[in-house]
Amino acid sequence: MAAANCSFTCLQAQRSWSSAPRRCRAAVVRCRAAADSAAGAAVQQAAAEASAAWTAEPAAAAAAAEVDSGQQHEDEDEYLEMPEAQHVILQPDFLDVAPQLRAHFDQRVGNPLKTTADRFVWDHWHVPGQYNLMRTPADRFFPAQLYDRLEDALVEYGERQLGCRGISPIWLSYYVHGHRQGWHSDAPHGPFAFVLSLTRWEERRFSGGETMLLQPWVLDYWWHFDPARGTEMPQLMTLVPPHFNQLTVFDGRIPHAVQQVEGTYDPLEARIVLHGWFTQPAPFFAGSLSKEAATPALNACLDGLYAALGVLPPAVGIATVRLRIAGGSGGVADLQWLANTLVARPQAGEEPEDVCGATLATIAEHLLAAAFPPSADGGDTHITLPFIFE
Ligand SMILES: O=C(O)CCC(=O)C(=O)O
Ligand SMILES: [Fe+2]
Repeated sequence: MAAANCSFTCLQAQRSWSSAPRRCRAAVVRCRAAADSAAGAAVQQAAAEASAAWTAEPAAAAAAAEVDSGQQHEDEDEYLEMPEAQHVILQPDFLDVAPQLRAHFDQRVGNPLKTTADRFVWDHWHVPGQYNLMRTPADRFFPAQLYDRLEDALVEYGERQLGCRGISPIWLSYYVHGHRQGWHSDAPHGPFAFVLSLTRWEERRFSGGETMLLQPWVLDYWWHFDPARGTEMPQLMTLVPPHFNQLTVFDGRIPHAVQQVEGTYDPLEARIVLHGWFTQPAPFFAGSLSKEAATPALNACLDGLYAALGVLPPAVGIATVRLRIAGGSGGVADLQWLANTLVARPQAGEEPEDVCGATLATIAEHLLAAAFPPSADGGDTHITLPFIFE
């Protein structure tokens, strides 16, 4: 299921944090809200309204940078605007065969009086105080053709939108009365977790079943502590309802849980989800330049970039950008942020937004200056590039 490894030197920035932080001025790149699409305007407005961008439709996870038209900005106050971290991305109507997957579940689980072998595939996963649900490997539950459609769609999404070349084995789980996942985080599994829902959410007869994530400010609780303010569930956590065929992609480092389901014992009425992790962050190439043709120019650019990142204060997370390389000139015609979960480490001692902004700006600045060879057929190339900070 996982794609082959890429021959890149390294996309893991090697960093030493001894030097003073560097601030990035807007002399080279300027940022605008997501490119030319109708969604772009909505994104821009949403970005202006949201003080902390926490959940996002896929388009809202993107912002694009363009090469400054030569005008030099001497004003010291003019710094780059970079996209805020997005720890949850929602992708509605993800998979065309979701209804068939659900129909297969219904057919296989539906008749409780049937005793054929295909019914006996479920593990009651019970870790006291932590997990309580029914699960089975999806590749053994669904017919191969249907399963392949699911896996292909997830792998393609990971490659193009997140810069992840692989996925973990996919679980199929259902939750009836009393089932839940307690609070946990999944940092080692991969940079992003996913949940694709087969739940008939609008028609449900149970309560609970939402994915719950701690709000970012809770993770920095004492920095924001206000003795005059009380907090309750809505301030402490984000609830993501698993609408049918919605792909929820989230930063698995964030403590999260599944709200206990109450009100049905019937698997056909259950919360039903396919879930796993996007893995193996690595560059992905599409278009006229082959990976081999583009790699030397990219590596040359990355050498300078890593040196520049090495003197910035520390951040952790992943930032994924997509470059459009103009076929004729080999120049970078467009840079689009696809995903960004960067968080400043507290020991950075700087304003968190400044730390993450400087990191993103440095990436953009170097990538926009990269010089690729022109393509043989004159066509453009798209490169999806994940940067991991640990
Ligand atoms: O089902 C969900 O909403 C979350 C699943 C999850 O967190 C996990 O499987 O680790
Ligand atoms: Fe999880």
